[in-house]
Amino acid sequence: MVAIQTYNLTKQFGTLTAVNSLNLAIHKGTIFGLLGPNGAGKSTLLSMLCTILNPTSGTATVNGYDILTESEKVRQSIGIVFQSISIDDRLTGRENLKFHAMLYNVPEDKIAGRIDEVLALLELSDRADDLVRTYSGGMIRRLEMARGLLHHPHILFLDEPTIGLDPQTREHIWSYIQELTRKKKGDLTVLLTTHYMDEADLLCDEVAIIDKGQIIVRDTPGNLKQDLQGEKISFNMKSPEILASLLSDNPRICKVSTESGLLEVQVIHNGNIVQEIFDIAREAGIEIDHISIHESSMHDVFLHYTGKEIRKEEDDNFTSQYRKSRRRR
Ligand SMILES: Nc1ncnc2c1ncn2[C@@H]1O[C@H](COP(=O)(O)OP(=O)(O)OP(=O)(O)O)[C@@H](O)[C@H]1O
Repeated sequence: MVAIQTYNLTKQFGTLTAVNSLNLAIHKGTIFGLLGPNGAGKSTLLSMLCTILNPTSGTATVNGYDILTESEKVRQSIGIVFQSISIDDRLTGRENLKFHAMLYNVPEDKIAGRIDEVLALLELSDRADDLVRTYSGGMIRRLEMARGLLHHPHILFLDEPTIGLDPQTREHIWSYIQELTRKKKGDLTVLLTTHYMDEADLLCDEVAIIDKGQIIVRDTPGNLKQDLQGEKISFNMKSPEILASLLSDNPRICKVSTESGLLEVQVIHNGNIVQEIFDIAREAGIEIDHISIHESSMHDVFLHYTGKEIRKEEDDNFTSQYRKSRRRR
């Protein structure tokens, strides 16, 4: 069953195409991650799916409702937690939730029960009646998630759910998200954007790497890493330059580099290239002392498909944006 389906979904801002004729199906009950560099089009895609932004062309269905013709039904069936903090810190956690429940027309007689339910789910019950300004960043994020779940949505949209949070809090939030989808037994789909490779790797069932408004690749983190497995191989030997020159024209090798006592090759398809290199070395009378096959990470996957590193400055930039948005309130 499909929770979200896009049909040539496109968004242009003037001459800039932020989302480019995108076709994507997201299965029900999964945690799906959109990964991409700054400006890739992730937030624009999310905003269109949440009916905050109209597409220039194409359309999508969310929970079976068309974003253009059934936007009200889409909104009632989704929960949204976006980057900018929209919780009022002059109110308590419970008051914020009550306000949201009224906005979303949760029936009066159900409001108190629903609030208790989501507070318990995100382990905020004991701080529910404290002012939000006394909460930590992680607690505010959890309260926002609780708010997003209050009206029992079938899809939760999370834009950078753990941005600017410390590693321990981020791991807690991941556990909450995983626990939520498990408890809802297939009735909750989570679509999130992230810059964090570990978040994509450890939290998401599936990941799509998006760049320049298009999906470059989509698979489970495990498969994405597996496909690159053995892409980089290091050989220790006495004079690596000789073997490097013998391999330089090999069509299965895209890059050869040497350092003292070390030869590194980047291969296009691993196959039996290791054996081939051993054979070439033996014929040339070169002895290989040690070989190590580099284990792929999501960083390698990202670099492979986008040609870009997620730079530390980008992470820092996001962290400072988050802090600024907290200070502004
Ligand atoms: N309202 C807007 N007006 C003009 N251009 C916009 C607008 N919103 C987004 N863009 C542009 O569209 C492109 C995609 O932006 P978007 O925010 O969707 O990217 P993103 O992948 O979410 O980036 P980030 O990771 O930095 O949040 C960018 O070039 C951005 O500058």
